Amino acid sequence: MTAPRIRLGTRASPLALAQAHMVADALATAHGWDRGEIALVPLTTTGDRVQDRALAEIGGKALWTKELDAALLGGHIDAAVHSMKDVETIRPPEIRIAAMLPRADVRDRLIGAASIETLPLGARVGTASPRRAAQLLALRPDLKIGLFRGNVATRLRKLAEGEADATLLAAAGLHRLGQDDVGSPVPVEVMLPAPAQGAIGIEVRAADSDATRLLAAISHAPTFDAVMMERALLAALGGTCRSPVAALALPQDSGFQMRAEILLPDGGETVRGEASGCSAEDAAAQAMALGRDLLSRASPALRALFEG
Ligand SMILES: NCc1[nH]cc(CCC(=O)O)c1CC(=O)O
Repeated sequence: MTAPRIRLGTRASPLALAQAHMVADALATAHGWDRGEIALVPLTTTGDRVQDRALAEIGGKALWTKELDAALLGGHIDAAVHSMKDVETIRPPEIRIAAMLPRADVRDRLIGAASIETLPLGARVGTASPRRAAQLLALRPDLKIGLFRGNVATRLRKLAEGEADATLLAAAGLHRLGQDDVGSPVPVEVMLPAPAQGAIGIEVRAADSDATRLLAAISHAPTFDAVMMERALLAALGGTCRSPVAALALPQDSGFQMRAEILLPDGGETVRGEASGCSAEDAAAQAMALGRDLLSRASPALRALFEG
């Protein structure tokens, strides 16, 4: 048994494993390795174990990264694969985001009705996402939001069992699980996605130049830049996982156009903004400006969600 070329840490959910396999395939192709030379190391995270409460209530996104961070820093794995949407904006200084795969469909898909408009009056929609709940209620104040947790298969099962009339899931996750035919995509003009939705990222130890180099070979620069801009906006807003925020950077001319919105959880207020001519070089400054612009137009109650 020879040592693997690289050990990739991943969560153990079916979606996380599918994503880790995509990263392993990309590495094998880029470096001419045999796929068997890459070790996948599945780890169970706190977020995977806690199923009965809204994640927002029990302490945020570190739930998904803590165990992988520890394995990375402890030298048990060389790289960690994440849905970038689940990676908190402030990371330990010893860890760096080394690569992102080309972004998938960024949209949400509605399952249980053809569109948000055609949901029956008072329909029950299951979601654990404060963003999706707020956006739904802004469009359809009559809807009833119920807490819906668990992995993609669990949520589809709960829906089939009638726990809700409809739910929303990321198109990217459904696609990676071979479920492209489930539900209908919601246009980004109707529902702006979460920052970093649809992007798979790989983190390494900042001091590990070998892993950094190996991962750089599979990184998709436009995805990397767009997602870093969306993360900069989230950081500039100072939001937590309780604050409903949507953001999307789209390639435009030689740079990016960034759209963002913040909402009251009950959908009673939405503030939208947009910045064009954004570039990776001054993403931080542009994100700050857009964040300030949104907050300056928000009510005191909405602004208060971002001062914690
Ligand atoms: N919060 C869970 C999560 N994290 C990433 C994805 C989907 C994949 C992606 O957005 O890249 C999902 C499921 C969902 O929102 O439907």
